[in-house]
Amino acid sequence: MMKLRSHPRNWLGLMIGNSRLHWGKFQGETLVETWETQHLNQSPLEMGWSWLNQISPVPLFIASVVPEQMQLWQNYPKAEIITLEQLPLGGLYPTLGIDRGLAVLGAGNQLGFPMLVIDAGTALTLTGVNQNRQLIGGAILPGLGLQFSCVANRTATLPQVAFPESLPQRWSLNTSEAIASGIIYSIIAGLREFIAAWCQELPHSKISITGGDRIPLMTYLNSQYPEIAGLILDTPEAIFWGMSAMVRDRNVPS
Ligand SMILES: Nc1ncnc2c1ncn2[C@@H]1O[C@H](COP(=O)(O)OP(=O)(O)O)[C@@H](O)[C@H]1O
Ligand SMILES: CC(C)(COP(=O)(O)O)[C@@H](O)C(=O)NCCC(=O)O
Ligand SMILES: [K+]
Repeated sequence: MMKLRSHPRNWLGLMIGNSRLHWGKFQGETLVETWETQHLNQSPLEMGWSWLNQISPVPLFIASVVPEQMQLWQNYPKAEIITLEQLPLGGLYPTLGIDRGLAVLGAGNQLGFPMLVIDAGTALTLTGVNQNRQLIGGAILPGLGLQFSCVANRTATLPQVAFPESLPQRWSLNTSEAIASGIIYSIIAGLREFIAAWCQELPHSKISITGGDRIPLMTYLNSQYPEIAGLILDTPEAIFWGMSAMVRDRNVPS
């Protein structure tokens, strides 16, 4: 096997997350466009998506943290799977989510290592890598959306609450705001604590955020802890930057 050091001319990246599918359209190394679609309930070929290959036979590179969704792409032509084994970071453990690995690789490549990535997706994750590209570790908790739906789904009377547009009052006198307060103040205080601990060990680290809930989360952090929020770089495309690096350096039979 040899390592290619170039991108296909046109290609698609697909990150299968727990809430939805994340797509990136590339021309060589340039990310041209990103968009989201829902999970599939049958294989793309059963859905009549063979046109995707006939009209535009572009290579598709897939990374997934949802095995059932990955399964549906098994027989899709021109699809290649991006796995953790190929990820050029040290100290990985075998069950690390590939989305976390790609995000920290991508953000680190783009902005520099050490890197701590916060992914505000279905789950809220922190993933930290040092200057030698070694995984130091991270943490996983239920994401913002998941925490809101969990309290509504697992209690008799608590309602489903939409994310407030701004930081709610901490001390609330109604149920909806009390739920929002409890979840939001706990998450941002937790993040502040994790970030402080990380920066104590790696004071020169970059910190970046990605994921579907990053904008409301940054709004809350900005209101309560502006000095912490000011350290965090917005990197919605971090996973695609990581994919791009892996696609460039992919192995091909020599
Ligand atoms: N159209 C949407 N569908 C699903 N989640 C969405 C949508 N728009 C925003 N979100 C938010 O994005 C969060 C999921 O983040 P995302 O990064 O898409 O997750 P994953 O990578 O796990 O699929 C949800 O908690 C939700 O609040
Ligand atoms: C933690 C995750 C569920 C996050 O997935 P997401 O919310 O982005 O869909 C995913 O990265 C995963 O399945 N990880 C495996 C466990 C680990 O990273 O240690
Ligand atoms: K994610």
